[in-house]
Amino acid sequence: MIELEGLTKRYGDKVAVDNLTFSVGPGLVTGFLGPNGAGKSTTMRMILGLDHPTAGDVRIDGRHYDRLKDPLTCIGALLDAKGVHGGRSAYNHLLCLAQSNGIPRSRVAQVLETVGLTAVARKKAKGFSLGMGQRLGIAGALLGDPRILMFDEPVNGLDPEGIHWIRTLMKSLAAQGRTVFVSSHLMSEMALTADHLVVIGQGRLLADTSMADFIQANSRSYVRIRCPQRERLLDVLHQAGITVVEAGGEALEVAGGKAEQIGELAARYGLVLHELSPRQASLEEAFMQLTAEAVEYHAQPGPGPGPQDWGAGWKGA
Ligand SMILES: Nc1ncnc2c1ncn2[C@@H]1O[C@H](COP(=O)(O)OP(=O)(O)OP(=O)(O)O)[C@@H](O)[C@H]1O
Repeated sequence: MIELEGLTKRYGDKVAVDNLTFSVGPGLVTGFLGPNGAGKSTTMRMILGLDHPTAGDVRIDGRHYDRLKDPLTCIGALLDAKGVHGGRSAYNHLLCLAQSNGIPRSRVAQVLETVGLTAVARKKAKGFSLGMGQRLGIAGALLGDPRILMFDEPVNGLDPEGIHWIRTLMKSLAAQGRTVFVSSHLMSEMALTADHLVVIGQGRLLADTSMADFIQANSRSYVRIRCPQRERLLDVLHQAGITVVEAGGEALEVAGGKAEQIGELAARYGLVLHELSPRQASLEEAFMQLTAEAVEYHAQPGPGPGPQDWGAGWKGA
């Protein structure tokens, strides 16, 4: 169990983490979501005692990190896969970690096997691909057989096979009753992995909810329609008591799964439809809406010339 209470971190004027209170429980994968710069890594660093909170408190199974005896046997973490001495072999890197935490040497071979690195155990880490580096970082997290595991953006830059492997691993660790806390800025990835969600934006807590509740509240279904006899269709739908909203351009939207009913009404009144498509708003859209106010780095069109003006200076050349 990880418990945060009023956890706050300021860097000068910048509030990176703002009064966060939530807990992460066992037996579940808890997704820690937020846009870039939301404060996820800073929060995780404070959990591990690598950064000191400006205010508030964080405890791991009731204790501060620096009070844990042999911390790797209590909480294992992957924060930065590049944090490995490149000149050391995978085996020696893990052996150093094991020896400094009272973990038996035999465990090194076990975790190398679990993450699929046995064949390259004696190779130097600097020659590892991104995916192999992630696997080595995960091996380090698993080394002490801890009850709590924490991963910061573990699938970043991985290929589909690597992503699938990490997803399956996290689920199996949670199924063994462990606490699994994993950060991401991708809702679509979390939807496939997490049982519970904690969402932050600009350091503040925006949601602390089960994945099932989040999906139920946010997976809006609707029907998109385009019809050249738009006004006639609006009248027909209105008479049938169906609420329609404008969706930009020529398109209309009707909430709920009423495609058949709309198609039949259009046919009855001889109306041509150019589009009648049942759709589902994605969880990524729901996440973007939830965090819209809190996104720090927007991609916005600048004040300069738009794309249509690019190259204008060459006119007549
Ligand atoms: N050492 C530091 N000094 C000053 N500001 C910092 C420091 N560390 C983090 N910040 C700022 O705190 C905010 C939160 O950063 P953090 O890295 O925790 O966010 P994040 O959610 O992990 O982002 P990302 O998804 O991009 O990794 C950012 O605005 C960042 O610039």
